[in-house]
Amino acid sequence: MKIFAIAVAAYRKYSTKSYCGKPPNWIYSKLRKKDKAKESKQRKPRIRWTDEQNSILDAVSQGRSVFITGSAGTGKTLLLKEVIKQLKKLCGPSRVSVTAPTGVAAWALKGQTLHSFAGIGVHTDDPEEMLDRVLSSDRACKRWNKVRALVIDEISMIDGNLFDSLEYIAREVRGEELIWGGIQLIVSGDFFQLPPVPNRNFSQGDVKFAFEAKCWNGSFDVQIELTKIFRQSDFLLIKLLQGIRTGETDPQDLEFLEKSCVSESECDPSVVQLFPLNKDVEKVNQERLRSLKKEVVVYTAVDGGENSWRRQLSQGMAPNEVSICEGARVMLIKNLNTWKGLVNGTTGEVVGFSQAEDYDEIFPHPLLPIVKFDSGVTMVVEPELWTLMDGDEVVAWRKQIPLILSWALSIHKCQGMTLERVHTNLAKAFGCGMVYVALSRVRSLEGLHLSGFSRSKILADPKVSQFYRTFALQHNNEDVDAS
Ligand SMILES: Nc1ncnc2c1ncn2[C@@H]1O[C@H](COP(=O)(O)OP(=O)(O)OP(=O)(O)O)[C@@H](O)[C@H]1O
Repeated sequence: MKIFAIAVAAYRKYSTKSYCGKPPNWIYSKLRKKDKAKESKQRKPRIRWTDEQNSILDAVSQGRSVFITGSAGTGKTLLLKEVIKQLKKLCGPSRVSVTAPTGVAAWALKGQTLHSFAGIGVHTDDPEEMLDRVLSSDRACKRWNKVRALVIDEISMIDGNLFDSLEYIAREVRGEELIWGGIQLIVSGDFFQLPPVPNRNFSQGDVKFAFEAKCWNGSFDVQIELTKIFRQSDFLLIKLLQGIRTGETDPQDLEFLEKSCVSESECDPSVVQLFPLNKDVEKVNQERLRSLKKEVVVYTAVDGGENSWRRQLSQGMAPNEVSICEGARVMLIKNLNTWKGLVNGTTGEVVGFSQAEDYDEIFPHPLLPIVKFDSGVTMVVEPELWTLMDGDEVVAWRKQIPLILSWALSIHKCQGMTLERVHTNLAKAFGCGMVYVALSRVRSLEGLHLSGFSRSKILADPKVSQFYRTFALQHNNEDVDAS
């Protein structure tokens, strides 16, 4: 009887879907041990950095502020991961803050959104108002005062006025006149990709890019463009994508691209479909799920940590709910085993469910999905942990099955991903950079299927084109050591 009572109490304690406040330390140590054990089983392939990539690593290790740019697939994100490792060794993990404008991009680097780091609340056009909000939060002030190196990825999506305001806030909070209050700044992104989302509260007309900020040039000691493209190796595809990136396409290349267009009915159902709008993504995924007419298993995320941070968890890669059934097309949203190619973006099909062998105290779901990945590997997918860090402190976490339905994805969500095969429907593409982001995900033309494409959808912002023309004159071939 006593054993039964203990079992019921344990079930009640651990079957809750949410943990308020700071979770007890044993949860973290247990989760970390599990994750470490998993990581140590994986052998990571060695990366040979190019001279350009090495020059960035050198500049960072010398304490310089660096802007890293380059076309899609030049290794900006991979390099940033190494930069972050290096910075954490140099400055100490708690003094390095890793940020990005969206939850998805931030999760990719195990960072946080720029807004949550900055503690500015709702973005307004008044830097004083945002400064007041920061000054009224002890925690935000502590973050600004503690940080020695600030990493910002996907800079193309950050508004120029916000960039200036943050620089001002950094100086004011730190009481330091040096630009950015003396913080080492590492910024990365490609301005030809997705632009800032206009803020309906105050944006009128044109978006303002970060490179238009008053403090932009003074913010960096070194600005480098990576030129070697790794994602694609086919010369024709690289040439085509470069043309689309800058809006200066060769008509012959476009004819070739148009030949890749397929009608909706010809589309291979196993290929990931990319759409400009979320509602189309949702519609396709739900329709396909229903059409399988199988019993749907629902996984609800288990969250923990401080309330003020938990809101951000749902902006990340792991959804609140994952609904799947046998036959569902799914995509991994976390690296499980780099060596076996089971990385973020890998697709496959749910072939069944197995009884969970070990009782998971935090995620007590009895069934785990069995996925056959397109590479041929079949495995039982276990729940994974995502943590939200403030410096080196875990402030919130989410446990969830690392899968999403992948018959369809949004183009915004896939910025940064490498996908083997894609069918992109560009009929509703809008704004600059969208066609480029969608098409540059694939490694080869064989992996690309296109519908709803028209040449008028290829748009590059003239301000961005001008920025890169000037950039090439000022910074390319710049001697990093001389700056
Ligand atoms: N030095 C390198 N050696 C081998 N592969 C590399 C190297 N650098 C990057 N890559 C590979 O190139 C691919 C693209 O890298 P990554 O996603 O970092 O590019 P990116 O510039 O961030 O692209 P995007 O702008 O689309 O987000 C990845 O598969 C990555 O592993």
